[in-house]
Amino acid sequence: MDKAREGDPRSVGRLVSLVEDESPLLPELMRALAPYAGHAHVIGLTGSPGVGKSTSTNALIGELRRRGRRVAVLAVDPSSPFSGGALLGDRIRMGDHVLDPGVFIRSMAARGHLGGLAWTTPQALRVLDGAGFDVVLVETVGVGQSEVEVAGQADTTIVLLAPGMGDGIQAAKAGILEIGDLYVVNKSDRDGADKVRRDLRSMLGLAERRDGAWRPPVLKTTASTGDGVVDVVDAIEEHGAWLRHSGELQRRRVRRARDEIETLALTTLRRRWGGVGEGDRLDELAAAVVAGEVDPHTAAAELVS
Ligand SMILES: Nc1nc2c(ncn2[C@@H]2O[C@H](COP(=O)(O)OP(=O)(O)OP(=O)(O)O)[C@@H](O)[C@H]2O)c(=O)[nH]1
Repeated sequence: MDKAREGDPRSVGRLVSLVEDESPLLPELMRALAPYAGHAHVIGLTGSPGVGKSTSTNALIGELRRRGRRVAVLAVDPSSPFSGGALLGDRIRMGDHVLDPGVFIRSMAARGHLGGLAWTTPQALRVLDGAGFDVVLVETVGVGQSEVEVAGQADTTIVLLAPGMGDGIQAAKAGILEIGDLYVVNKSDRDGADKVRRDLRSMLGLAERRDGAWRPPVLKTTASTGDGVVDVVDAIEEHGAWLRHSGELQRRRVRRARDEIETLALTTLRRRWGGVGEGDRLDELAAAVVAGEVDPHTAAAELVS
């Protein structure tokens, strides 16, 4: 724990494993970490496969390190039952930052039975925050709901797009226009980047925004050369400052803590009624409701009593 606080990668890694394995030691660990909460700027990075998430992460780490920040990357794979294969984190690890003690990179599978992503990600973020990282980048492998979910766990959400992927339509479909604090059109060395940027700007322009609200910038990068990455990190820092002085940081974090407590409370309840899934008390009550022996209100009251 002390070594993890100093950022020792092996110690931090072991603590993340406790989360991943749903260890019974977790409540104790979380108690020990509680006083250190709230330091890290949590950045969610999301985008369709192939837009350049790992390349961008690599470039972002580089720029953040130049600014003296300690950086952790948590690559969450909600689709895979176990970590392995060429997960995002592994690919980044193969990059430029392997030997840098100011960088910690970890892939995490949401393999547990307790509720996957919603259960594990916030606690892994607490570990990395408690370990004193200045910036924690969270990314998902996979698309759709999980991306929106991860965005909900971040202070700042970056949506990555690229030309030639029908991104305008994709963006609208995936509800991505609501979740981004920053939009980055990567692969701007390719044809069509300016069009993606224009389309996105006009779609975002249609959204109503209150006075003093954050207006998400739409930036351009070529992650493979590092072009534009300085502007992205500038925008991240501007958004961080806006979050703090607008009070939105507090609102977002309270909302997250609420979700976290609720998830843990539900887990506790589920454990109490005898586990999750077939043959538990819930199953028995459900059968009784179907048979007309009891009504659902009474069954629910019995379950939580
Ligand atoms: N031309 C060009 N290619 C890029 C750029 N950024 C990334 N690429 C390439 O795009 C491909 C995909 O990049 P990755 O970083 O692996 O993409 P990813 O989004 O992490 O991929 P998934 O994990 O599958 O979602 C790789 O071949 C990169 O070299 C860029 O700015 N310009």
